[in-house]
Amino acid sequence: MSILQLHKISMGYVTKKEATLALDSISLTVQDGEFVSVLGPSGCGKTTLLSIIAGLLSPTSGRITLGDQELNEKQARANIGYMLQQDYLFPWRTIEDNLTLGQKIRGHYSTESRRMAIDWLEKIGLGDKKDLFPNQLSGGMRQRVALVRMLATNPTLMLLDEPFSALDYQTKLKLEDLVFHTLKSEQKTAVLVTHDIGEAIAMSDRVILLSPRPGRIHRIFNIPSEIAISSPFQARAHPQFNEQFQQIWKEMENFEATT
Ligand SMILES: Nc1ncnc2c1ncn2[C@@H]1O[C@H](COP(=O)(O)OP(=O)(O)OP(=O)(O)O)[C@@H](O)[C@H]1O
Repeated sequence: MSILQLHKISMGYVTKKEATLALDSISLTVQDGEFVSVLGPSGCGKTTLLSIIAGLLSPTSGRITLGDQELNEKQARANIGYMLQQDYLFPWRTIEDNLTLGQKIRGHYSTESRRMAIDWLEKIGLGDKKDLFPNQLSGGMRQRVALVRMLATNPTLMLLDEPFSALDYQTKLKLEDLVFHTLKSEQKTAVLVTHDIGEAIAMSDRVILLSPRPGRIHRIFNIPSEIAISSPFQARAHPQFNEQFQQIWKEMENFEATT
């Protein structure tokens, strides 16, 4: 069953100085429970695409459906969760208050949803941190809280915009595993934007490669399910991982040669 459908999404930005076509006619269907990554050269429109799916930006043309409904701002707020490079936790609120605030903003707050947020904190090993403030946690812990904040609103679709890129390498690999296992066990649907080819292969069912700006779908790679069967960390040791990596790398090198 499809969860998200993009129909010919184009996006142009107009400033006083210039007009920029960021995305050109992107059509894509994401299935329920699928993990899709979007890769592409810098400036090809990856974040623009995610912001459009999130309902934060209106495309210049094209349509988006979430489930069987046309996407609008209200529906996006209620059904779509985010995890970004920065955690945007409020420094003056405790971890628990940050989590319940996320639920309140999305209209999901109840005693039961609060319990669910605390349960999630416990599951990811931060149950004893709920009364602390964000500056008392490490960067990796804060991103784990951001993961819980996203899960605690029980969204239909999760959007991940480079959520691991500000972390040190070891923390990044551990967090990739945690996010992967959590989303798989909950059968969540996710779209990840990343610059990291390895991360995209290790975590995804499909990798969407965008062309240099204006971003168009250049190629879609179906990642063999056996690569990431155990964990993104283990996936990197799989012989087919390297094959996929080389293929995507070559395509991206060709972009550089033609721009
Ligand atoms: N608000 C804006 N106004 C004008 N141009 C914009 C705006 N936001 C993005 N752009 C332009 O649109 C293009 C796509 O930007 P976007 O940030 O979506 O790309 P990206 O692929 O996410 O880039 P990166 O990989 O470097 O993060 C770029 O040329 C960028 O300069």
